[in-house]
Amino acid sequence: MIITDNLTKKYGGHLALDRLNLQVKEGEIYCLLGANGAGKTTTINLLLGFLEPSSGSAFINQVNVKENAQATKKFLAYIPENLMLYPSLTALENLDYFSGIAGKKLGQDELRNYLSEAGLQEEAFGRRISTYSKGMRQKVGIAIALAKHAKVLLLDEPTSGLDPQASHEFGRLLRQLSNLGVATLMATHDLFRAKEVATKIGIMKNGQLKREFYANEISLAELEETYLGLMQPKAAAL
Ligand SMILES: Nc1ncnc2c1ncn2[C@@H]1O[C@H](COP(=O)(O)OP(=O)(O)OP(=O)(O)O)[C@@H](O)[C@H]1O
Repeated sequence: MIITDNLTKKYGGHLALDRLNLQVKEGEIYCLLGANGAGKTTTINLLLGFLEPSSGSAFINQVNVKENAQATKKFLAYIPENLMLYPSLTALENLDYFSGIAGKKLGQDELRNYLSEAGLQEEAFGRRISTYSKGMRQKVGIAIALAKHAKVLLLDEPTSGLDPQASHEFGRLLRQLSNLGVATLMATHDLFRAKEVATKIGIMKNGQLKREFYANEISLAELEETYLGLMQPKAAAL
């Protein structure tokens, strides 16, 4: 479970995140939308413990990230826009390495099973990551999350640059993880994918969460209308 409690971040005098309160429960997929500079990446970096909050708190499975970032790591998997894997190692070797860091020593069959579950074609398992497409690398990221038995998944624009089919496939994998009880927070610009994959959607502007709804309570057209309406300069004071 992910909780932020009045989470606030200032960079110098600039208020990048302003008293954010959100909750992502077990099995929920929360998509965070917002224009460039809205505060999405700042939120994720605070949850990862990469940044310290100016005030307020972030919790991963009841653990306060600021107080014990290290303890939250065992629950967490993180897939950024460009996942850092070792390019000269194969998918099997990368998965072996990253699950080893997470304290799981897995046999070859287990490694292969996780890569299969993540939707990677078997012919690719032994190929170097440097030969992979972005969609394939993201699948290795999902395999790492699966192998780690992550309880919380943080994603920062993971589908940007993926073709529609790869993006759809990625969404399917996220739902699979959510069925396993993983709490997922995904920052994205993709309204369509958010509507397709999310259980809950939040729209941020200027560091504030302006709207929040359950994805099944709003149509894609309504979501787009609400989003565009909020992005109008006159809506800044909302
Ligand atoms: N290290 C930093 N130093 C100063 N200001 C920063 C820093 N990182 C982010 N900001 C500012 O904080 C605000 C929020 O940025 P953030 O990257 O969280 O937005 P975002 O919603 O993720 O945007 P994008 O969609 O472009 O990724 C922006 O105004 C940005 O310029």
